[in-house]
Amino acid sequence: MTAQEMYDWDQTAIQTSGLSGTMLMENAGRSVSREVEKKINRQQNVIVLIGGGNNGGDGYVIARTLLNHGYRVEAWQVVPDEKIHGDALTHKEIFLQSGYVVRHTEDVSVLGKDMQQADVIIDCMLGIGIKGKLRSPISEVVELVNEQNAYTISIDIPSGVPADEGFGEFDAVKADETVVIAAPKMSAFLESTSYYYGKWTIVEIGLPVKLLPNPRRQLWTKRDASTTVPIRAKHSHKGSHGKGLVIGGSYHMPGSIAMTARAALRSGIGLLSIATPTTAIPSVAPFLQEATFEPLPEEQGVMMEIDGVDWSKYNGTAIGMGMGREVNASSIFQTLFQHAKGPVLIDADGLYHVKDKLMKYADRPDPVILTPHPGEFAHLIDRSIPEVMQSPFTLTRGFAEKYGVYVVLKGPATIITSPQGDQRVELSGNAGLAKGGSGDVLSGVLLALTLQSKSVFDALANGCMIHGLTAERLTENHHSTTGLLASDLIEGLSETFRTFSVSM
Ligand SMILES: NC(=O)C1=CN([C@@H]2O[C@H](COP(=O)(O)OP(=O)(O)OC[C@H]3O[C@@H](n4cnc5c(N)ncnc54)[C@H](OP(=O)(O)O)[C@@H]3O)[C@@H](O)[C@H]2O)[C@@H](O)CC1
Ligand SMILES: [K+]
Repeated sequence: MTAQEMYDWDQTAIQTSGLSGTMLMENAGRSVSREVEKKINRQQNVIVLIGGGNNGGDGYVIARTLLNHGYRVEAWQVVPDEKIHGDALTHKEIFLQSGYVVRHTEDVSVLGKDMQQADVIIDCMLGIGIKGKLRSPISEVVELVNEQNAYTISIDIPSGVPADEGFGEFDAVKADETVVIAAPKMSAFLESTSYYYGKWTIVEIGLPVKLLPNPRRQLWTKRDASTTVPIRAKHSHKGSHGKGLVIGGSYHMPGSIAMTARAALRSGIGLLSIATPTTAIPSVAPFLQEATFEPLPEEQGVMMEIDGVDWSKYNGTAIGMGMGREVNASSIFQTLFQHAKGPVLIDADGLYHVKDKLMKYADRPDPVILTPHPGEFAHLIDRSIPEVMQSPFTLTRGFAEKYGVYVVLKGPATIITSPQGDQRVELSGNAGLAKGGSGDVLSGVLLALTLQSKSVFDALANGCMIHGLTAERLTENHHSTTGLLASDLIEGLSETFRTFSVSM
């Protein structure tokens, strides 16, 4: 969610349901404390850092709850008294009237000495209300926190990190972990900001779910996948699981299309054919006993046209992997969009070629799916990679709606956007995937699932999850993130599908 969506939810809840701001703050502080207590013990010195807004208000509830439960806690208010008002002031008063002491000083070095004795720092200085660059004294305190060895737990957001996307430079607490209130904010998913969160968990604070504003953004979970990953019916035949065509490859680059094709087969596609230059077939075929071929005319090992393909045989196509940049792209994509039936997935070199051509195909009745990494997406929209990384939600939504396509923006947090602008975030995977070939594997998984699922949107989210979970499982067992190869991933898919009880 964005900060504004959080405020709207909060306000609607207060105006409609009878819940008050102080009740929600009490709930937030107590839910957070329950989570924090799993990580700390009563011998440790805990410091709670309290700022001037409602994030600080949460801090007063957390400090009181932990003290009531017998923990060793010091509550440090890091802003002057006149900054504390509203619900936060109410909870400060409850804290004081419970017999507890608030510490504050104008001199940050006094706090610094105290912090050196701390085993745990709980950061409640700034939440979603942060604006602009950090101001003194919080800027100094943030610096101090980052110098300590103490285990740092931030509440809602690491203080200093903006809640939303679109921000450039900032200073912030580098948390070991973050306990997020009610719903994750956009910055938990961006590469430049997610690092500050450490590991994060979400706590529920009693906001009425029925009053939730619809942000049209959703975190895709295993529970979502378990009800939507296609189950193979007992009496199905190969035709019921899709007849896919993969177009790509060249004499010099036969590997990527072989990986896409093999991943599609390992993901349950019924039949698969490969359209590739004739001279590439001998290199591709040994990996794919189950596939058939559409040999393409070529020049110097690169495909020239795809006119000879028998389109009636296929109900879904993936194009781009290893096809090269020197092909006659206008003619190839013209033919493709004129004749291909069912979903068309475009990846790798295909994305390079399709730039500026998409408007022409915007009214295609069947789905078009683009699967760029940030560099490819930046090229598609004529922006820089940092710009894409800073505002991936807005930029992919705008693009998907404009061209009527699905976009799968790949990364540690993969963002999947539908042509209507609905978005899903998928977080599985690890650094083992940051290698050549893993994108080719993903394309194969996505093509196969798209042809077996009722919903393209579900298929894309599930495909990303299965791809990522496979990397996680393989690196837990035999492999390392260093040594994991894209081809290992393909062979690992089968076992991941088992965990979704797909009766293949
Ligand atoms: N339903 C919910 O969502 C619920 C949300 N809850 C909690 O409320 C939090 C949001 O609270 P919020 O709106 O009061 O904002 P918050 O993050 O405390 O920041 C405001 C303070 O920061 C200061 N400040 C700003 N910029 C600054 C800067 N650059 N450098 C230095 N200071 C700066 C600003 O100072 P001022 O500008 O006023 O001088 C003001 O004092 C949310 O994250 C969650 O924890 C729960 O309690 C319950 C339900
Ligand atoms: K915080």
